[in-house]
Amino acid sequence: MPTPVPHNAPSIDLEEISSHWPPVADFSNETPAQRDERLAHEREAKRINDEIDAQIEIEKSERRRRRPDIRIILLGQAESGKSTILRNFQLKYAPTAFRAEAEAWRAVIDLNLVRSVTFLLNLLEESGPVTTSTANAGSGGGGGTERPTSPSDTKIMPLRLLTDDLRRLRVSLSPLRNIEESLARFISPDHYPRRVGSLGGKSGSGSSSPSAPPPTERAFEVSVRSGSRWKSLFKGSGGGSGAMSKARSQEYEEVRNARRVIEACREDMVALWNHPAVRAGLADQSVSLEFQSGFFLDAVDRIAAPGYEPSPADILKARIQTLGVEEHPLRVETNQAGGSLAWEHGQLWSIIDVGGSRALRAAWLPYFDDVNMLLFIAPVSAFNQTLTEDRSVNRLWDSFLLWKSLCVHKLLKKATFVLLLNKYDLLDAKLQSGIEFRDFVTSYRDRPNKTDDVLQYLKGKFSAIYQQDPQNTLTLHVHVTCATDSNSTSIVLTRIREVIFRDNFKKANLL
Ligand SMILES: Nc1nc2c(ncn2[C@@H]2O[C@H](COP(=O)(O)OP(=O)(O)OP(=O)(O)O)[C@@H](O)[C@H]2O)c(=O)[nH]1
Ligand SMILES: [Mg+2]
Repeated sequence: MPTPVPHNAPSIDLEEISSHWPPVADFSNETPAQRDERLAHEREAKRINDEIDAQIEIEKSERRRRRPDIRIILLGQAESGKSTILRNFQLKYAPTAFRAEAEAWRAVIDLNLVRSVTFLLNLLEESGPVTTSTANAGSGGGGGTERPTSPSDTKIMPLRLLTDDLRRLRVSLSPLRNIEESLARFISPDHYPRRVGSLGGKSGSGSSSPSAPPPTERAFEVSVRSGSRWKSLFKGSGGGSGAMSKARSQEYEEVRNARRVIEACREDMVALWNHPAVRAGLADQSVSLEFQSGFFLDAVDRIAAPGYEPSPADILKARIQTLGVEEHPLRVETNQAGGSLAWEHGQLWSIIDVGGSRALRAAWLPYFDDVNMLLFIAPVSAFNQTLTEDRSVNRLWDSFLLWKSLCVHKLLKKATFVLLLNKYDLLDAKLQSGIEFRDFVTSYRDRPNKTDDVLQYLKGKFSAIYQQDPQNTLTLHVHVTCATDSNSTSIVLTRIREVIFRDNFKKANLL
């Protein structure tokens, strides 16, 4: 049973949602100087807007040239599950392409695992509180955090008494700190430039102090940029160095070394995770790694075994943050198990995946106007969490505001809206562990603290917002999902595919 998460996110009142958007401006008390300044800002904003419009036009005509049959955009806040839903689409409709990427995903899973272990190693430090991140702990993954104690990080109190076996584990697992760096640099070279004196192919040799915490300037989240080549780097990399630059093949070699170190540390990682003092230390500080993205410690024995191949379920659980906007072409494969319909064989879909944190949302706009379907992913388990980018904002509240802004967006009026109430498994685990939904959503009042009731309530609130705009004449489709479960998600994707089919034929006046 997962440990309860502390009650720290600000509470919200969903009855108020209508009055918060759009904001009403009041200029009545403005001085002439303030007015001039505002108008100058508005002129500058208009200039930027015009530039963006011109750029949108260029991108639009470029996209028209290579137009896919169906365009689907995945939207939602960071860590809501957009990329995981994308991977479900790939697994179901283009399984061969999905399987071909397994080796690349192993590096991400290794990184997620190693980050959890280095987080635990911080509990074994003897020099006082360690600044780290709870989101870091499970994931390298943090659109949200469970227990913010300061704007950007969390202090973890090391254990007070270290037994000899824990001291030994601290030493034996210390090479993993370097491994973490190699893997992060390989997956995201833009974010983790090679540092002077770094491993240079000798991963695990412990060239830096064994107990040194990871450099503080590093972001805890590993990210991939749009157009990033990280997956393709694994293709053909085993065969020879011809296709790869010398620097990249050296990094590839580091990843292989990293794998060897992980395999060598397997038993000690199991021992650390199962150590009663470590579990007690986490529980004392109400840290629930099980709720974190990219949590693989419970499967460490399997994942660190020699010859490990990631399963589809592992790939769906892996966490890597998306930066910017990525367009993923998906050629629907024929004759697969579960069979595609004849009409869609060989169809080209374009699935647009975006980075969801607030600073990245402005980049979504150019992709709005010719999408057939908008899939909005709302993580329903986030009711007691805050945004990483603004710790004063409840994540569920942010989801509602975002949804509201999309429901009234004029460029999206022709798109079919599908709402996925995602992460219901985590919602269920939180409610079962005794966390009260009403403590965070005051408008929920005295309804039962049961998963089905909460989902029904949220569905009603989201649907009401969609229906508030009279221009939203198309049906809103709502599904409850657990995107890490490919079987249940597959059923939802079949329904979504039927909607695409119907809407497409309707538009072509065939139905
Ligand atoms: N338990 C659980 N985990 C989920 C579910 N959906 C997604 N996740 C996990 O949540 C983490 C974040 O998911 P992503 O798909 O990376 O989130 P995202 O919306 O793409 O985030 P950004 O790229 O930062 O915008 C991953 O580790 C997923 O495996 C779910 O329904 N249940
Ligand atoms: Mg993503």
